[in-house]
Amino acid sequence: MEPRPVSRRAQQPETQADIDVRHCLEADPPTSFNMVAGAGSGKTTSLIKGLASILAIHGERLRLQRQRVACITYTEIAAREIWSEVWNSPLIHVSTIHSFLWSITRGFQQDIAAWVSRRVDERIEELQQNAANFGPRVQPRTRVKNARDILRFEQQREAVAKPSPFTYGIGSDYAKGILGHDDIIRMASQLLIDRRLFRTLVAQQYPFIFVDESQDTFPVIVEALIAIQQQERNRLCLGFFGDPMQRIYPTGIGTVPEQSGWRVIQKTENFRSPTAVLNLANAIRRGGDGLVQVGGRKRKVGEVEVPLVGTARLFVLSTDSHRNERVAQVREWVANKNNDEKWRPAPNNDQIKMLVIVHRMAAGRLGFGDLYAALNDGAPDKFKNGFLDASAWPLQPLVSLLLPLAEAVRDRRSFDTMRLLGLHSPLLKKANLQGVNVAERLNQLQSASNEIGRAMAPESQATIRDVLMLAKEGHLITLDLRLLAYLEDAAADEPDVEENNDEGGIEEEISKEIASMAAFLACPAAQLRPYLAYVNDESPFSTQQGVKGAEFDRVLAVLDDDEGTHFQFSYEKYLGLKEISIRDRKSMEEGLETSVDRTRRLFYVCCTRARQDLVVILFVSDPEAAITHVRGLGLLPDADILGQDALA
Ligand SMILES: Nc1ncnc2c1ncn2[C@@H]1O[C@H](COP(=O)(O)OP(=O)(O)OP(=O)(O)O)[C@@H](O)[C@H]1O
Repeated sequence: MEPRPVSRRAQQPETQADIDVRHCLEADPPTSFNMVAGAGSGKTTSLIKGLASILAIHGERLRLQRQRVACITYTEIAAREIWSEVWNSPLIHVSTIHSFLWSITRGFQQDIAAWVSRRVDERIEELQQNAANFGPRVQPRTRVKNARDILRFEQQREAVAKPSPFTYGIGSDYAKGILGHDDIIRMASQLLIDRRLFRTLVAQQYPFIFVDESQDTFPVIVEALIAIQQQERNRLCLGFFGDPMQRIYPTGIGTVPEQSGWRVIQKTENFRSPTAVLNLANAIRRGGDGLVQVGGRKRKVGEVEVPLVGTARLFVLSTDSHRNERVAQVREWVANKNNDEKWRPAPNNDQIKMLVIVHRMAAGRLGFGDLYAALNDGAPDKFKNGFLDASAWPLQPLVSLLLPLAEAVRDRRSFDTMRLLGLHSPLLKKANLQGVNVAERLNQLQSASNEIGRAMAPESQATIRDVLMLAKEGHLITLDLRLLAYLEDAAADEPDVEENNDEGGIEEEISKEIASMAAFLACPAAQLRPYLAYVNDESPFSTQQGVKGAEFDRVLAVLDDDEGTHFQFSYEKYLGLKEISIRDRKSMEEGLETSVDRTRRLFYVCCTRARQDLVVILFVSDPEAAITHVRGLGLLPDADILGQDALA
């Protein structure tokens, strides 16, 4: 018998959508569905209730047939949270998409080896194609890098011919039998789309698959899951939960395409937002998909539930060197106006969640200015995007292993040190331990780890290159081939012969990557800690991208395009205060999304985090004109759009 649920979410009152999900799950065969609903509508709550329903309806059968329910989340943190809310049931496998895909493919080593060998050929072909297409203005270093990459992959080709068990690691090095994050997505989706038997096996193992935050799921993964369901209609029930308006990452699908025989489940309620914020959220969506939510957060007066009104205000202030003082003035103003002490700064216990867009000012203030510049200024889009959530491949070994290892060593947490080494060091892999004096090996790794601890200490002068070289020489981790290429090829670090070249096309992409990597490897390693604290929401600021799924009583969102070099988002363009770019105009003509669409979604996610009070501060060069213009947009009542004069 399953223990009784103690989940907070599972105990929320049932909504019509929860009943609809249950009907889907009770049907014979169960009906696949797509739940689409706005922020704070309780999608995650419905997902948890859905999992509980599966256990109640099908638990016994699943146990007898040794089957499980798969629930795919966007982050590890979300996975842990959801699993704890379904009382850690062994029948439910909650994991990120990468872990899920690896769990279903890892047993198929021959297929993996065949895929890897095809992939190596594909990469060589791509690189050769690039070389053939290089124009006359290509930089010598771009050519050199390309030639060396071809050589490297040719060496890989020879090595992968020898069969070895493949594992899944941070970076990819096929010759050492390691696949990286990108490989898992490509390989698993291909196996699922191409191989009938593979689809059958997945459906047999997991007759129910739920996907949370479906809007940010890779399109190939959605396609692969749909392919399983179409083939195994009687055996697999798929459930997507998402909100296209909350898509943050450019790699997400947004809207899951409608399928015949599936049920679309909508939830019009909102349980999180006070009335003032709900009105703003609906107004933001008017410019997008027009979805309207009703209800809002309630509070109890005696036995009666009444709407919580809350506050939502926009301050439009001048972009100058006094921004910090202005933010402080706004907080003081709100503290007085709302008669709420919590709006006043409290250094160690700040009750305000401050949301900022990743930008140079925050980076400078928090001490990772060089790292920001390296992966943003003139960097390839993939680095700029991957900087937002630390997923860019150059950052991966540092944030996943080396920084946590350095901290564990410095804090003398030997259990954590050993756990991290056990997970990542090739020297501790079973195959490499035969006939070895284990105590000596552990000593060797401990001293290499100590060096990392020193090199990454806050006062250290070591660069990221120094740290990665130490990790490589100490065999602490198998580094991704792309990273190895930059560590080994000093030539690629040399500056361009002429700056501001306009090579165009693929040459330009490679050239950008080379320049960006040179700057990245030269960054002080000590900047990684404050950067990670920022991305992980440990600093007083949170990124507007990183707060998806979370909620806070008091939210202060700072909209500040000045110095923001991220082409993806522009509040001034979104609010119509600035002309859209040629790039955006072209996207519009081609029916593609623009920075206006992306910023609208980011703004929506930000504002809808507030459970009680929301303050938005918009910094612009001409606040007076901006106030007049923004009042015309109907996002907020005029009286709640304020300028500097209100603060006087
Ligand atoms: N049926 C319900 N009755 C009362 N409160 C609810 C109900 N469902 C959810 N809530 C509350 O509403 C808030 C939002 O719920 P949840 O996080 O599940 O929403 P969501 O749709 O996943 O949000 P988002 O899309 O913004 O991440 C939570 O505080 C949750 O406890």
